[in-house]
Amino acid sequence: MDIRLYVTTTEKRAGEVLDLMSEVFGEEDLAIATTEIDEKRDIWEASIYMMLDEEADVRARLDAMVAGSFADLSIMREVIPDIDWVAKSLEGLKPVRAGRFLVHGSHDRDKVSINDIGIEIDAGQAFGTGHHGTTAGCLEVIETVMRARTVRNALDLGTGSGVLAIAVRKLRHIPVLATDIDPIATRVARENVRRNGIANGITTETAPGFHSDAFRRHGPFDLIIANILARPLIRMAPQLAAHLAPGGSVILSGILAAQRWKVLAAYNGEHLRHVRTIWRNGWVTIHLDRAG
Ligand SMILES: C[S@@+](CC[C@H](N)C(=O)[O-])C[C@H]1O[C@@H](n2cnc3c(N)ncnc32)[C@H](O)[C@@H]1O
Repeated sequence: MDIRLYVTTTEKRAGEVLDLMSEVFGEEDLAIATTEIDEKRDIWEASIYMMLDEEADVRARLDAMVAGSFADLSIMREVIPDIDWVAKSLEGLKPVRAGRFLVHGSHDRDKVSINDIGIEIDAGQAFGTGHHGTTAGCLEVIETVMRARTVRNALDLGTGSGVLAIAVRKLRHIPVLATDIDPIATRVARENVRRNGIANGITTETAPGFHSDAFRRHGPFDLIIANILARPLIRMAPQLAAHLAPGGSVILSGILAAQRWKVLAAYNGEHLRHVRTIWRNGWVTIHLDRAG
C-alpha cells in the first residue's frame, strides 16, 4: 500500500512547496509532484508518495517543513491500494462491473441483467478483459463522458481486446476507430466486435501510434481513449491533440500514480484541461477536455 500526502493551494505556492520538498526529501527515493487540479480557479496539489512504513517519518518532517510559511495549508492523505496479484488471478474468471458495463466471459452470459450493458470478452491473446484497473477506469469514465457530452465519433488507441471500442459503440451508435500496434490484438478485437453482435461501425486497424492514414480519414475525433503507458502517452501528446475535435474529450490510462503529473503536464501543454482523475488498484485514468 502506498500513501500520498499532499497540500492543495495555488500554482505559485504549490511550486514553492515542491521546491521545499526537494530540499528536504531530495536525497531519498520518494516521488514528489505538482498537479494542476483546476486551471480556471488556480487550484494545484503538491504531493509526496511513500510506502506505509515510511509515512510516520515523512509526515513528521513534512509537518515541520510547512510549519513556517505554509502553516495555513492542511496536509491531506490518500491511500493508494496495492495490486493483489493472487486475488487478481482468481478474479480472472469472474465478471467485472464498471459503471453500467458488465464485462464477462462467454460462460457468464446469464449474469448480465436487464440494466447492464454486457460486453463479452474471453481471456485470450489481447489485453483487456476488464479485470485490470486501467480498463475498468476507462470504462467508468467513458460512461460519464458519453452521458455528459455530445460524442459523434471516437478513437480507441491501443484497443487490445477491443473492449473499450465495444463499450463506446454499445452506449451510442457512432463510428469508432480501434487501432493497435499489434496485429494479433487487432484480429482479436475484430473477433470480439463480431461476438458482441456489432455488425458495423467499428473499424479496426493495425498502426503504431498515429502512423496511418486512417486517423486523418476517420478524424478529428470527439472522444479519444488511449490506455497505453505513461511514456508513449507523453510522446504522443501533440499528435493526439491534433486529432481531437474542438470541444473533444480525452481519456488516458495505463498511468501509475507517480507518473500522473508528467502526463498531465504534457497534455496541459497541448491546451487540454484536466477534468477528473480516478484511481483503480494503483493505476490512474485521467479525463481531459478541450474548450470548444
Ligand atoms: C494496456 S493495453 C489496453 C487494451 C484495451 N484498450 C484496454 O483498455 O483494456 C495497451 C494496448 O496498446 C497497444 N499499444 C502499445 N503501444 C502502442 C502504440 N504505440 N500504438 C498503438 N497501440 C499500442 C498494445 O499492443 C496493447 O494492446
